[in-house]
Amino acid sequence: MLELQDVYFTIRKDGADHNLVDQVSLRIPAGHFMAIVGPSGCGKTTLLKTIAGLQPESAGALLWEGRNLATEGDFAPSEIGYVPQFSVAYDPLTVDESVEAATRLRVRSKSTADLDHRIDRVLEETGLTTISDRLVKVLSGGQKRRLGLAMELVSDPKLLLCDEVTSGLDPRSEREIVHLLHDLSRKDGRIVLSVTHSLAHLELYDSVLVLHEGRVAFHGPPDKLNHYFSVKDTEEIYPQLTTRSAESWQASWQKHGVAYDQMIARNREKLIQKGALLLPAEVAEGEEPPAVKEPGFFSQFKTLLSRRWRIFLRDRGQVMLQLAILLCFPILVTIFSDKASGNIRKFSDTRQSDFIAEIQEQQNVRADQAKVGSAISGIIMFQVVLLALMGSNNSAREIAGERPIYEKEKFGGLRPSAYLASKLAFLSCLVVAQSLWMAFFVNYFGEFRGDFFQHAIFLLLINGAMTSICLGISSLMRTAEQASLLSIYLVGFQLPLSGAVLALPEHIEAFTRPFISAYWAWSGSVDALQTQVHTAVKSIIDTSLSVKGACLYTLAIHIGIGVIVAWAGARRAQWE
Ligand SMILES: Nc1ncnc2c1ncn2[C@@H]1O[C@H](COP(=O)(O)OP(=O)(O)OP(=O)(O)O)[C@@H](O)[C@H]1O
Repeated sequence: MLELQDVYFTIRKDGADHNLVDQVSLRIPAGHFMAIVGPSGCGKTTLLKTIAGLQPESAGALLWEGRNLATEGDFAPSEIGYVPQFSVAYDPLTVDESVEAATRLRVRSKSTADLDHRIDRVLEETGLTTISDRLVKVLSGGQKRRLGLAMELVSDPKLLLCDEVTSGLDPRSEREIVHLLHDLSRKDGRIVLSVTHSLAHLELYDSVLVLHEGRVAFHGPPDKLNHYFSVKDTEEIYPQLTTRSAESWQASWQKHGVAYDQMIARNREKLIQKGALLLPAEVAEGEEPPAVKEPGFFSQFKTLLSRRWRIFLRDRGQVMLQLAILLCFPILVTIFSDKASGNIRKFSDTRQSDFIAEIQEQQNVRADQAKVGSAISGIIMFQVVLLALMGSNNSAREIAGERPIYEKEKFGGLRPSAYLASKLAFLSCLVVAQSLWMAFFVNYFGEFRGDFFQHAIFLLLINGAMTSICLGISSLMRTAEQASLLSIYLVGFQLPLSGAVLALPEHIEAFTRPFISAYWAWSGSVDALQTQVHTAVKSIIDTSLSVKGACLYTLAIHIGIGVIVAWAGARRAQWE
């Protein structure tokens, strides 16, 4: 039994309180199928989200099986299913893979056979068995809705909330989906609440709730709707609603509500007697079905990581882009490697015989230092900036691009820690491949004149730092576009603020330096150069260099900050 007792959801707007859900009271027994209808903007979705706990009630109480959800424990993720308006499946996966991932993320299966059995049962129940190997991206609207339902049914929820699952469908698909929802409510005592715009097929529901400006205007059997609203056709109900104020409709329903509740109860008794409505006691012969256990951290991590790789490898455009970047960026750098391999003449140990020869020698040495030093510094900075760009490309869209699906999965019991760990594991592979390939490729065509290992570590760190920071940005932004834009700006500022090209004014440098990852990676790599080359680089820059240890620690801190921000962003609820 789901019970709503004078539930309100209030927002503050222009200094005043607005009730989007206004004193809604309902008692919905097990196995009930209810439609929530009303004109656009009347608060249907808000009510559904309030029941789901996504927008907790401002006043009143919600009780589930007699338990107050606010004070005695919220729904367990497996108890409730929420099918939102948007698609919750990834386009490159098949129907079967999507349902399998949903099952692995929500349910701890005893064995592979148990898992397969659950997946097959859900596919069968939603009529998806024959198209189980089809890719999500080629499914029709109706099939996508079925898939959304299937992915919720994997945990056998006792309460299924559906938000506009029939909108935009052709009449036949709409009828099929309403029939499916109806059938889902007939077994196991599952309550199905369906928000819908459509007033078609209302006869399939046990009751219809009509909302008007957040208030209940009617809740009763569907065949009493026209009589209650004094209309001949159901289509006339919405225009009829506008003839009176929401307060007046609410007052009217409060007067007649008890009689309509009794009608609903009588209809229910008849259904039970006919055997058309099976309740859990009859299904399980008085025994409680075993509770669905949630999978552990590692199980969710493994599922997410393998799904991420599968999605990546199936997205040919993404793979080609990554390969193009991986191959072309180092080639760009090697174009300049000739200039960096030039000889730097040394000052001779003995004094020159004449003053002019000594000046000439000094000029030669300085010319060599300028030529080779600027080429080497430039090549290092070029590598650093390209890897920073790769880092931002790796992660800027990683969370923001799939936020609605992630929020939905979090609602279904996905641990943010498992999600973030899977992202870090996936991105680490890209970072290692990109950075080491860049380091070795460039080194092959123009050997690094110093400690190559140290240089490679700094290339890894700059890519890691930028990937991590952009992942943090991705977890905070509302859209992938916002996250990409901000990440690109962040990379764009790295070169001018690093001081590698032009020294910054001291007062600006002191403020910006700690934040510019490119500076620390460049400085750490320059520190790895042989003494003579190091001197040559120092001779052409005005910016002070930092020691290896400071560079290492600062970049490690940047990576850490990115991960912490990503963690905070991933934990934060961000429903539309
Ligand atoms: N968190 C919120 N803050 C401010 N306004 C909100 C919030 N949530 C919903 N609203 C507003 O409350 C009203 C009801 O929104 P809701 O989405 O519940 O309506 P609906 O009946 O589902 O509409 P539709 O049928 O068009 O989907 C709308 O005007 C919406 O803009």
